[in-house]
Amino acid sequence: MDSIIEITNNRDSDEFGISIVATIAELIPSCSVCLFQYNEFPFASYKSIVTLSVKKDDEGIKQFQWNIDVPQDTHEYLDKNIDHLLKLTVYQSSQGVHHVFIPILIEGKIEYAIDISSEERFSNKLDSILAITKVCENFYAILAHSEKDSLTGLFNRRTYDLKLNQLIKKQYYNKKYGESVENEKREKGKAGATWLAVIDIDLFKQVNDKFGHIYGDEVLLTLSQLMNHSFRQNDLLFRFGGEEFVIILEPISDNDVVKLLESFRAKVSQHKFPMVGKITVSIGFAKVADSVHPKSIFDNADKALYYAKEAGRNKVCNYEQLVASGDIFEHEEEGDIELF
Ligand SMILES: Nc1nc2c(ncn2[C@@H]2O[C@H](COP(=O)(O)OP(=O)(O)OP(=O)(O)O)[C@@H](O)[C@H]2O)c(=O)[nH]1
Repeated sequence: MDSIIEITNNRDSDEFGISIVATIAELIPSCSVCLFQYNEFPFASYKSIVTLSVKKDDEGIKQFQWNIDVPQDTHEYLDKNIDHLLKLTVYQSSQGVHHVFIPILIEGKIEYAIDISSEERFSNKLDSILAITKVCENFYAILAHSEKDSLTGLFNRRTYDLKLNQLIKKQYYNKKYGESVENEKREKGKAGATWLAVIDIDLFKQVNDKFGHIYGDEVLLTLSQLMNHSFRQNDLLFRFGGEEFVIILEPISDNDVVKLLESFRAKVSQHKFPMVGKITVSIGFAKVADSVHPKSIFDNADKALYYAKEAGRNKVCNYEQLVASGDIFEHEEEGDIELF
């Protein structure tokens, strides 16, 4: 009961996922628990969100290890059965490891999944595990309503503040306390900075005026789908309000971020939107640095967006570059930065 109270106290899907995984791991003496997010685009796949391994040491005390690699046999099973994993499945891998795979459905659609594996049988715990995943299903549905924009399914404005603060906090602590982000990036083959981009549809008022709000909404929906297709799984996509969208881009180099955003701009300008035909977007982007106040990061990208609009629209502009070239003035920080 305490666990249920604790897990439902979370107001963020990432923290909630961690609580669920920890609660399940408490039930089984020795196991690995992996929580996945299911993605339909650009192809069906499971992305691991949280992993935890529990083993008893020589004195019988449970040792917890977070962020382990997803076990190879789990990967193999998911890859092989990607299209058939709609209900709870108990399976044993070729290495003899016992698994249970539990899909988590929201409004009938698979959104998350949990895979639990152990060298020992744990079928006597299945009822408790199922009860927890039922809570999980209901609670994820509630969180989805509060975190997502109802028209596009992207994260909403409220979630933006939370996610950006979490990201800046993580960058700050990584930098301050050893476990350097650089090492992490090097390991994962990533390099470069995190970026924030603001995307705004050009002359959207004309679309509404000419075709009506229904077709205007259709443009917003199609644009969000193009965003889902164009950016990477870990990039965070938000509908910020009206016809304005925000993307927080995972670490990527200065050159690559320009290429990525330019290619998105071009893709939108070539797309044929139902009834409306062609539209364009303007994009402003800026670096997410822990020395810059979260509010200023958005303002910086927004300044670059404003510049793109003034320069004729259908353009991608970088705040830092515009400051360096003297085309816009640097944003003045309002007092000290007090993040946490
Ligand atoms: N269909 C639809 N329209 C919306 C929504 N939210 C905001 N809008 C419309 O978006 C339009 C925004 O217009 P403006 O801010 O004048 O900007 P614009 O016409 O896009 O021009 P520029 O940004 O300067 O290129 C307004 O007509 C709003 O009514 C929505 O949820 N659905």
